[in-house]
Amino acid sequence: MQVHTGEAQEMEVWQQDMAVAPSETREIAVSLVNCSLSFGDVHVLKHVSLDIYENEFVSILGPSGCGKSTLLRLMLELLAPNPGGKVVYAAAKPSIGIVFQKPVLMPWLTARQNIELTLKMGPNKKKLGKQERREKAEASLELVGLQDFTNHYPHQLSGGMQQRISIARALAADPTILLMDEPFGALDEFTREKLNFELLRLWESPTTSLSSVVMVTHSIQESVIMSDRVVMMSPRPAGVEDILTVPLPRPREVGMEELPAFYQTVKELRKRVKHQ
Ligand SMILES: Nc1ncnc2c1ncn2[C@@H]1O[C@H](COP(=O)(O)OP(=O)(O)OP(=O)(O)O)[C@@H](O)[C@H]1O
Repeated sequence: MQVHTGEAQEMEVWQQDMAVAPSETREIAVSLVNCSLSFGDVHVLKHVSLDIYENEFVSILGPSGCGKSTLLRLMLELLAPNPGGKVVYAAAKPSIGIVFQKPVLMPWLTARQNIELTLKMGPNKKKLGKQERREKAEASLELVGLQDFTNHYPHQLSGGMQQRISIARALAADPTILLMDEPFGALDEFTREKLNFELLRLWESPTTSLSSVVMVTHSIQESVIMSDRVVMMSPRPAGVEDILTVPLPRPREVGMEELPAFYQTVKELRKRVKHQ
């Protein structure tokens, strides 16, 4: 175990992955094993190994351009690692949802139709009839509190509401794994905090099938308040520099930012960022 201690009263929060989540107590949902990746001469990822467990929320932090989005694209199997690396899902057919920084909604479709379109084009297209797609779209809009806006077009909705639609769209296909690439980065601070807690409630709720969430973020505070573990990437070519376990209880609540455990963890992360 690698432990970085700070001032006397600070908690020992830096630990190696295996020490944090022993395999006998938690099931792995997906493993990245020795993943390296280059775009031509640009070496982006170098020997990345990382286990994501079931029922955990993991944030990825790292310098701009180090390869965080590339890591998510590897997990989505949109990119393949260099020979010698692999991405292994525990499930034979993993159900994965994705949320990007920008909602990417079709402007000529209503909120409901945007979700129906994804269900029509996605892996469920053969399974769901028109009525089922409609019901699923409406149910997922209700999950994110937009049941009164099903027939609104994107331009009639605020940025936060549009991002809620993209979360609803990801949830409509009942994913067990949710990958998020700076999902709240384009929102104002107030909306961002609101959506942080809304997302946590959805993740914890038995009404969704969500188990593991991996979120790329630039916000240290956001990573701490939301996550069980924070993965710190090194500069490019990026590897996993450190993994931090967040010593805050669940469920996370508004106001936990006032706890010593919160600001000590933020402080420790800031220190690590400065050293990069
Ligand atoms: N399709 C591509 N072709 C060539 N280079 C790429 C491609 N996609 C990403 N890159 C390069 O890979 C590196 C990592 O990009 P990536 O978007 O993964 O970084 P990031 O950590 O998510 O960045 P940011 O924090 O700024 O969003 C960058 O140098 C980028 O220019």
